[in-house]
Amino acid sequence: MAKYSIGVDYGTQSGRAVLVEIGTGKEVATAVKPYTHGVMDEFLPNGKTKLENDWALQHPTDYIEVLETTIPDVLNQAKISADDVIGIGIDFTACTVLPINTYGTPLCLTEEFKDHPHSFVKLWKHHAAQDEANRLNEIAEARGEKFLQRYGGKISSEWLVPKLWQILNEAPEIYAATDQFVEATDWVIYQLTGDLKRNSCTAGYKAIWHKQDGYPSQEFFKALDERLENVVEEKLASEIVPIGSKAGELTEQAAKLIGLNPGTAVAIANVDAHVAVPAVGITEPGKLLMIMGTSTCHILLGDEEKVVPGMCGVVEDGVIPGLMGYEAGQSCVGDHFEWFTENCVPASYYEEAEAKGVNIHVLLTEKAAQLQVGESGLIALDWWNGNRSTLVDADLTGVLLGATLLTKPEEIYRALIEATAYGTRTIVEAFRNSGVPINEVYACGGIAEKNALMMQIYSDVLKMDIKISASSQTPALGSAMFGAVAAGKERGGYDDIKDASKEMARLKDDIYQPKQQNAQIYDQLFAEYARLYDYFGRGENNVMKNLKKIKKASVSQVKSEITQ
Ligand SMILES: Nc1ncnc2c1ncn2[C@@H]1O[C@H](COP(=O)(O)OP(=O)(O)O)[C@@H](O)[C@H]1O
Ligand SMILES: O=C(CO)[C@@H](O)[C@@H](O)COP(=O)(O)O
Repeated sequence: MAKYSIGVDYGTQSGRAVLVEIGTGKEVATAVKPYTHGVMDEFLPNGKTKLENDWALQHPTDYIEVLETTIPDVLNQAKISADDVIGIGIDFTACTVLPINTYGTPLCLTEEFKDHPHSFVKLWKHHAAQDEANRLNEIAEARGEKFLQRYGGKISSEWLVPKLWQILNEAPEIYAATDQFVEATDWVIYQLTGDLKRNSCTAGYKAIWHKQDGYPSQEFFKALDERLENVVEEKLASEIVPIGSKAGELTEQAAKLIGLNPGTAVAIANVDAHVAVPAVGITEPGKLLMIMGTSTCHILLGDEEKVVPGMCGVVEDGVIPGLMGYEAGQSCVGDHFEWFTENCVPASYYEEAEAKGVNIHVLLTEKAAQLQVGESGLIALDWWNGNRSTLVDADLTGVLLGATLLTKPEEIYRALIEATAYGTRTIVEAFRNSGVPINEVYACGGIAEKNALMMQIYSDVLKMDIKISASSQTPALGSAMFGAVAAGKERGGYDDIKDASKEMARLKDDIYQPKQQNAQIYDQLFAEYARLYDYFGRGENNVMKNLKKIKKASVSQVKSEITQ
């Protein structure tokens, strides 16, 4: 009798559950639930409280709704009894964090703080803690803190400590009312098992925790801000558990809510990018996985802990137990194209897409595919949402160079695709130059699945073959695999994630291979990209920072005029 595991993947816009057959990795049923509140970047749900620039919030009840709706849905679709589901695992965007009280209740769900922006979930792409991140980096560097090297030299404003410090600075009352500041992924597992445990992946990559050294010292936190001296004991105290472990079992209450049996094994929480690695069959060093969607994460395994300038981090057991897991990323990839289609594409293109029965991305991609490499004369810097790797600076902004009166939307669309490919090549070169080998490239995620031109361009720019995941829900498949590991071999699952990966991971047969002629022209274009990258990104000038300062000053002037 076949046994099943459920993986739930919490993305930026929606959550999805996949019911997977253990032993084959066959995805039997999938259900998606867009978040009721979406990404809140302008107003709170009350419709009145306006959010400042660079904010991005989510609502925690949306996460529970995903479980309540998608799990009964997949069981129904597949006509499978809850008795045959032996495990569940989840993965999340990260660092996506929220303040909770002693009862585990998110502060945004309390009467007292329901209209306070700082009480909500801060989504990974909430970039408003850049000032705190800058200050943290200056102080850590001045003190010679050795943890900085493990994070490529900089802590990102997307991560936990800058976000928590921003709360302390702007809303000390919320900080005081916070019993624990937790990753959303850990909070959801807490709702399922009744126990709050932190996973080693987000603790390591996002909260400056190290397997041997623990969190940074009290002295360091005190040097940041006297009030942070005891932040670890006061706000981050819960146990840290390695990924690949069992978090616990479904409580009666949670089981009833989501339609599974009480006692079903629950895996320790995980992150969307990292969990995808075993789902494409990667369990050894040298193979880079690009998880390509709203943003792109690059995950790579290694034998040793090496320092790579500008990477997001290296964490022991962060991806596969027993190995070093390296992470780098680009904070805007799909988002970049979405911005373009929503703001810059003329109505005639939408009419043409409608007449052809395709969406606007498909139309623009078809037109862009007709162009020769270099034909448009355009080049772009892919920093529409800052630069995550290798510059680690959310204040950097986008550039499009070479536009003329003849420039067409598809040319810009292609230049934006190419810019993201050059950004990935910059990351690949940073790893290689630091002695971390990359011999193979794999891709998964919405874009790897939907955009063949883009994958061909990446192959040409990287001059490497690219293998594609056979799953359209790779992170969810990875989570289901971890769910099967949590259940254990005795209950029909697996002893460890490597065994699960051997049986359940799948790749497509077709591989993207570089076209030599294109690759040669891309070498020239990449050289120009690299010059622009250094010019705007490495302090040769401050034009982007200056523009940001002028913008901030002008926004606060408008605000004070309104309040006067
Ligand atoms: N054909 C396409 N080509 C390129 N980008 C696309 C295409 N279709 C959608 N996108 C972009 O991909 C992103 C969604 O990626 P997806 O992997 O589905 O979601 P998520 O990152 O939330 O998991 C959106 O930002 C959207 O603009
Ligand atoms: O940063 C990470 C993981 O470390 C991602 O969760 C974040 O980029 C969001 O990913 P998506 O683009 O929503 O797939």
